[in-house]
Amino acid sequence: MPDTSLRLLRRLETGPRGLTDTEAAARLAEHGENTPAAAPPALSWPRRSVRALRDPFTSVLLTLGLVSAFVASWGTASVILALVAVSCALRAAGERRADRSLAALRGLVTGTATVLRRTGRADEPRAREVPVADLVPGDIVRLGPGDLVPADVRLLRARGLTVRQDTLTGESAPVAKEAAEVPGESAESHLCFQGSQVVSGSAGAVVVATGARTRFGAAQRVPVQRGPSAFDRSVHGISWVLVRFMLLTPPLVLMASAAVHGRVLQTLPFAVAVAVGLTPEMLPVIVTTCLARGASRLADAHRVVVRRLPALHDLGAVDVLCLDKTGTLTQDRPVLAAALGPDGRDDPEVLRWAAVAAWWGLTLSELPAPDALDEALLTAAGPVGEEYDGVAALPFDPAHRLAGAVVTGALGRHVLITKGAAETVLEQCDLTEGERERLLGLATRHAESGLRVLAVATAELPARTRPYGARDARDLTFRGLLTFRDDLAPGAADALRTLTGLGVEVRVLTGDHPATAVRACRDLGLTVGEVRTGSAPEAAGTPGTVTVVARCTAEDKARVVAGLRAAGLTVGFLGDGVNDVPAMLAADVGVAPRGAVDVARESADVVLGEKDLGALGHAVLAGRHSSANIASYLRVTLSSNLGNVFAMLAAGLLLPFLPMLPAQVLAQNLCFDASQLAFADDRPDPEALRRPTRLRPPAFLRFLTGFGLLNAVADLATFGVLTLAPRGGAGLSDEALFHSAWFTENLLAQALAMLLLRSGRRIAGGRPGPVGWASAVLAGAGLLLPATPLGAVLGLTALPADRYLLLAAVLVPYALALIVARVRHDRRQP
Ligand SMILES: Nc1ncnc2c1ncn2[C@@H]1O[C@H](COP(=O)(O)OP(=O)(O)OP(=O)(O)O)[C@@H](O)[C@H]1O
Ligand SMILES: [Mg+2]
Repeated sequence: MPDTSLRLLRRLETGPRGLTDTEAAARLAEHGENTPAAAPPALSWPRRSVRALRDPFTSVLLTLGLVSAFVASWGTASVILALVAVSCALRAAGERRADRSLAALRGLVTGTATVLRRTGRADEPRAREVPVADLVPGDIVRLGPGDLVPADVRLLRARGLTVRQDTLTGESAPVAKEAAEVPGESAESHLCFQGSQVVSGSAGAVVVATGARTRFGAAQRVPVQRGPSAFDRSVHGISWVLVRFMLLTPPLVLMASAAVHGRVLQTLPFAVAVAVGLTPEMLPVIVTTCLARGASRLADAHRVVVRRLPALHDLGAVDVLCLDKTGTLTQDRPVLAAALGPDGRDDPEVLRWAAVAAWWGLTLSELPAPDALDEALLTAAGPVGEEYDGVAALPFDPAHRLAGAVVTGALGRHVLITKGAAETVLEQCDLTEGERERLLGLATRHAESGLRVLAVATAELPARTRPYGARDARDLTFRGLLTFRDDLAPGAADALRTLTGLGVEVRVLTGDHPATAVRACRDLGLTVGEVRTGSAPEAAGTPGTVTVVARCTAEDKARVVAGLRAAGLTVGFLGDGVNDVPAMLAADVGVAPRGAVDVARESADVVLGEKDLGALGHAVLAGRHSSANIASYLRVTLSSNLGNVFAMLAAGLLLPFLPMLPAQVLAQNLCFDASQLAFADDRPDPEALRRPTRLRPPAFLRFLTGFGLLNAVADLATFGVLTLAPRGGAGLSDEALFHSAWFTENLLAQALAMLLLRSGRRIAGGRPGPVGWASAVLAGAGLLLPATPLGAVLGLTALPADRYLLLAAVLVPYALALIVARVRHDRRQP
């Protein structure tokens, strides 16, 4: 039988007045910090490296290593192992670096809790904000919309409380919770678990477990179910194409060799080496490094926290950015502008009624803090409410957009007050149709001047003890309208102009009145296109204009976002409130501004650290910068890899000996890999950053076939000239000469590809930059390595001068062909 709440409080040695500071400190020492399980401690080096082993390329490499060890090809096996080790270490280092520059901003994404504490035993309890880590069992906390439940708690009082617990159960619909004196045997509706998100209502609760002892603290959390984002679809798509491609190669090489020469076992190490050469094992490393560089630059220069690295790519790929109005485009610090009676003239009574409702709503539901509109009402009205007794609070109902309270009136009477969106309140009033139309028109006129509008209505009812609900709000007497001014967020106009300039379409999805939203957009200098409401949101959108969808509920916002994604667009969502969370999760990338509520920051992939929205443009550019570098790497690697497959297959068929020794293939691969790291530091052509950069697999595959074939032609031409060339000098075997010449040609061709296939239209010129230097080093290695002792170990030999001329005869036309193909390819791009 579960405890009654009184027994529970006694067992936890606490009471409704909360703990004293001394008690809390002692318990903190005893129970330890309440660090949520969602933020695991920084991974140690070995753990990170083991984690890095889990990507498909590394597993493929390891498998190939095992195959080589199995056929006792120890050299190949050890080079492969070295490759795996190097790529894991590089990757772990990249992630660690990004983590470190984010650690300083960690405070931006961790929240506080409202807790009742007393200075000493005799003092009055006061509600305070404390860091979530400082909570202890026995603490009395208050919960309101937008809060994350900070620990496992038992509800003592709750009003209209609904929480979303999808991080725990995967179930995303909000569930109702209530305080029960004697809860049922198995019921859990009186408990809230750490990590749940308060969607509506309010509660007072006692903390029963903290830290690792919370229900889900010890267990692995179910990650929030989100569909694959743009990044997942593109990079994973490309990776898997490659893995398949590469698994196919060794059997093909083997079969070709067996068919023509009848050697299978001798060819196996070579086939394995070719497969290794084809594995873009640096792909995960380069992707992570590019993203991590971008993220740490953003954190340092613009105080933007990227909580999920791939989100940076998605931000750069965003075609449509949806944002809410209140709290994002505006400051959400409304100030009362006017209180108007039904005749449209000033009437202070309206303000008094609304403030009474706000005061009792706040007091009876023990909200941690009033919402912005209630705060503005209470500030404008001064001390009110005490002249009545509060009977009931009607918590804010997000679906109908109203809130209210019931207070005692004349003897034996209760007064029910509601305030909320004009449409809904007028719907509940006892009015003629014509009168309703007139009042709606009045509300719209004020909204058109950019003001936020609330309608107020009351009803006198016979006193009763039965609880009040939404159904009691009908046949009300209309009292009037309240209008509020809400200043625009600093920098919002510039930020939006920048985004539009970057080719991002902007849409505003708001819970507010359409006219208020349209006016705010105009004041921000945006051209408003279509205006819709949440119940009929379909709109194609016109580039260059802002589409406004007003009167959206949280679900409407999510639906609009999902619709845009279904149409093939990459969608970002920027929002600050509880009503933005479902849309953030539905989007490819969710962004929260600085003042966002806890749950919004917790659900966002990217959190802005400054009030100014200007960082948004920088974040989008940083995303494009990283993506453009990843794209450069992919273009170069994929096309030269494809070229190599063709060449190796052809050589396997045509030559009486192996075209390259396994060790040589691997050494060449190591040189490629090392040089590709330079892409992480490349500065792409500004031209490439002007449009959303999404890595689209089909576009890559097209690029790859064209340029891969060109590369294969160059390789085949090399074979041609080498076979036709006069015999080498005394003591040089044909095989070693061939191997060395092809080795040099491959590295030089790769260096050319690095220079000429980068993202952006600039083909060369300017300062060399990291990629320029890396390709110079790569070319140098290709020219010099065969003549060194290391080259001799690999079975390479110095080339006679005429071979260089032959290689030049192949490579110069190859470079020219690359340039021509590149220019033509770019011209075909939109
Ligand atoms: N404290 C309140 N009391 C009564 N009505 C309210 C209160 N807060 C909001 N409303 C009404 O509910 C409407 C919708 O509020 P909601 O929080 O969904 O969106 P919003 O804050 O107006 O806009 P956005 O979605 O852009 O942040 C408001 O426009 C207002 O009419
Ligand atoms: Mg908002």
